[in-house]
Amino acid sequence: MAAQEADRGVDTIRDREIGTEQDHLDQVYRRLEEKIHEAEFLMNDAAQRGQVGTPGALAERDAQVFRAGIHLNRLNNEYEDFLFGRIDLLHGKDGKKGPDGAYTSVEPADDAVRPDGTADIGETLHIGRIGVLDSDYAPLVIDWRAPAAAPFYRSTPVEPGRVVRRRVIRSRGRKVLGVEDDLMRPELTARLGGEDLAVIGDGALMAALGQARSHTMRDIVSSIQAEQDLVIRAPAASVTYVEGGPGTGKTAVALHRAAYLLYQDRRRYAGGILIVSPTPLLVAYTEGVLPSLGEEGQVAIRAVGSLVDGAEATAYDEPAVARVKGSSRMRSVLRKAVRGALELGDAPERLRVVAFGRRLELAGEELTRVRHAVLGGTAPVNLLRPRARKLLLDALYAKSGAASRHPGDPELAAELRSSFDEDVTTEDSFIAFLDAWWPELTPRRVLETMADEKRLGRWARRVLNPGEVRRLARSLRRDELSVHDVALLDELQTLLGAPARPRRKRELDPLDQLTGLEELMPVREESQRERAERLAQERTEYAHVIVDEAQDLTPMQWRMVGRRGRHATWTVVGDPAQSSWSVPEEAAEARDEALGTRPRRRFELTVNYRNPAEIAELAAKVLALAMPGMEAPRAVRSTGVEPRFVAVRDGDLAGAVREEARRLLDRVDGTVGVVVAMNRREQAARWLADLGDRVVALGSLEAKGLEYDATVVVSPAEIADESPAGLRVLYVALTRATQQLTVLSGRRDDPDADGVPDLLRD
Ligand SMILES: Nc1ncnc2c1ncn2[C@@H]1O[C@H](COP(=O)(O)OP(=O)(O)OP(=O)(O)O)[C@@H](O)[C@H]1O
Repeated sequence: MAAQEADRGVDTIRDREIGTEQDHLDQVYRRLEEKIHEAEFLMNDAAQRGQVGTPGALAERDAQVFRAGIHLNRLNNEYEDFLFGRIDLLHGKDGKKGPDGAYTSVEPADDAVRPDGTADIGETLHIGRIGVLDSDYAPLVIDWRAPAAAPFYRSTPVEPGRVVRRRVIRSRGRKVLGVEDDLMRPELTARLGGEDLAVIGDGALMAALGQARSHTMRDIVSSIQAEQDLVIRAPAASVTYVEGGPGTGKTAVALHRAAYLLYQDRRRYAGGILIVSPTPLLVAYTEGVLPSLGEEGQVAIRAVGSLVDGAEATAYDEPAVARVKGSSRMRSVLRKAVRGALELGDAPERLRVVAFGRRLELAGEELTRVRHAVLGGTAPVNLLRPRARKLLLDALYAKSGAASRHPGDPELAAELRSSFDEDVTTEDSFIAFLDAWWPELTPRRVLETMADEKRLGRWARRVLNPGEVRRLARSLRRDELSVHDVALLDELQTLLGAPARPRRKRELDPLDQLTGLEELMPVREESQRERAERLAQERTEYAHVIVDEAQDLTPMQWRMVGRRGRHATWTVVGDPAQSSWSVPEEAAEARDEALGTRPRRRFELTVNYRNPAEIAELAAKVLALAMPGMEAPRAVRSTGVEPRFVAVRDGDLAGAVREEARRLLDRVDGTVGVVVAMNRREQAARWLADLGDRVVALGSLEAKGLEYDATVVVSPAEIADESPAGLRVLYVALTRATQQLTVLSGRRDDPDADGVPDLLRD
């Protein structure tokens, strides 16, 4: 009875607090509506002025329409659920206010807390996805990336600063649904407007972590933790280098950092931010997060197999082939291949021209000598063509005997030579010869020529062993490009130089495209993805490069990514324990080359927000085998549900997988991932085809970075044996679930009586 009354008491306080936040939200919406009216007025006004047809008026109109459109677009996008936080702060040390209208002091004033432990709240700030000022320029909402919002994320009970209470507000549309509070200074009796500060709920983090997962990632703006916030707001001048185990929020932090950097220095990052992600699946999972953070498309999220325009590779090579293609040994093979490819095909054996009335011919040895002299230059091969042309002319001229005709008169000699050159170079036979003898090579063409084993063997002599040559040539005979081929194409592009194509049209200035109000629509409706893709096509280098799952990049991939950030600042996030690349030292060298000499700031993330303790504990057994001595991150919650083990003894693996997937679909609200060894992924997709779209089959390498409410890991031994880095790949597979995990074992796993496979026993 007493407990019920107490509950009711809490409910009334909760209702009152929700009411307070509702009042604030109402006020914010009124202000937003005013601003939308202002924007609409601007647009109408601009459109009317457009009827005056002078060039000056036109330009002015376009600029106004454009800005008003962006403004309106932004407000509409952010209309949903954009106010999410509040902090109540003590009076600050000085009375200075920043540009956002909030007091800037981080530390409380000396007399903020009275000797009897009471204190008054000196400032209350609401935090949201964009900043909103009221008509007197007082902050109604502070943008989450503004300096004044930092204490919302940074404050902890150990280092509270001025924050007394941090509140996360949940709202949908215009309605406040709930509040969750954390007290940062529980020892204080703080008063606000003459009343004690109320505390509701047990924190927003736990509420967020317990939610069901969907196929796209959510933003974490309302519950970023202090150690994560340090990374998100780290200064960009140096390389921000972040390591942390599975589920510590590396991907989430990387994405929020992109949004923060854009907010903080929009002009600088107009040059674009590139986020390199390991798989298209992870791109699809994460790319929805950024627009919800309020960005406008300066960010391109690309899978490592899609970094080269025109190539969209998703196929994986078998580990032994991947290992060759990823190795920096490929550099010298490709260098030889580029030169070798010039001599293939139907290169003519002789050059015949008529000049000064004489027949001239170059053939055999003579041509070989010219070719070697040209290749003595250091420029990319396609750019050596003018040099080839020049040296051919030299050789022909020498043959013509004309060189010795005017020994004493250099001017006349030069004239003679120039008319000789003109004679020869306008001849069709010369042009045709040059085209065939020094063809313009494309990266794809060179890669194709490497598919011939004999030829490749020549180019790879003393670099690759015969087994490697055979496997590499065989893999290149397939039509489909693999993820690792893309880095080779990029390297080849550099060795070849850009072919002399007509220059691309400059990107149209959005202002140029606008001619009236109606035409604002296409600009407004261009999605983040389309815009990012359009900009990315124009762009070869970026202002900031973020590498997710950096432990997986091969040396050749580091070179490819490095080329896109030669003048960039960097954020690199990864976990060595999850690396599927088997020669980490070689990759580290290539990485260091890509990152250059900029100073590095290292950060570590230590808390696992994804896996419940029961699953984290099981995964730690594999970590101990894969990376002895490496510490697993600490799990923050526990579900009481232990991982389940099922041994498939009758050989019906398909049946067992289906049954387990069905069972888990019944037990969780969100998604179920079934992780199998790479060579089973198509088979597994067929097994699960009719179970609906909440369940997905994944090859072990595709599971990188993703998460599901529940997972089925099929045959740990198969996954571990598939590659030299197999145990680390298994560690990835075992750390994907937010709630439940089933491990299915076959005979190869040697399960014990309880179905626990050999690899996961104590
Ligand atoms: N501060 C936070 N508040 C709420 N959820 C969080 C927070 N930090 C991380 N998460 C959640 O934890 C999960 C794991 O985050 P994320 O995928 O970024 O981890 P990761 O370190 O990249 O993991 P992995 O190395 O396994 O790919 C995500 O669902 C993410 O939304």
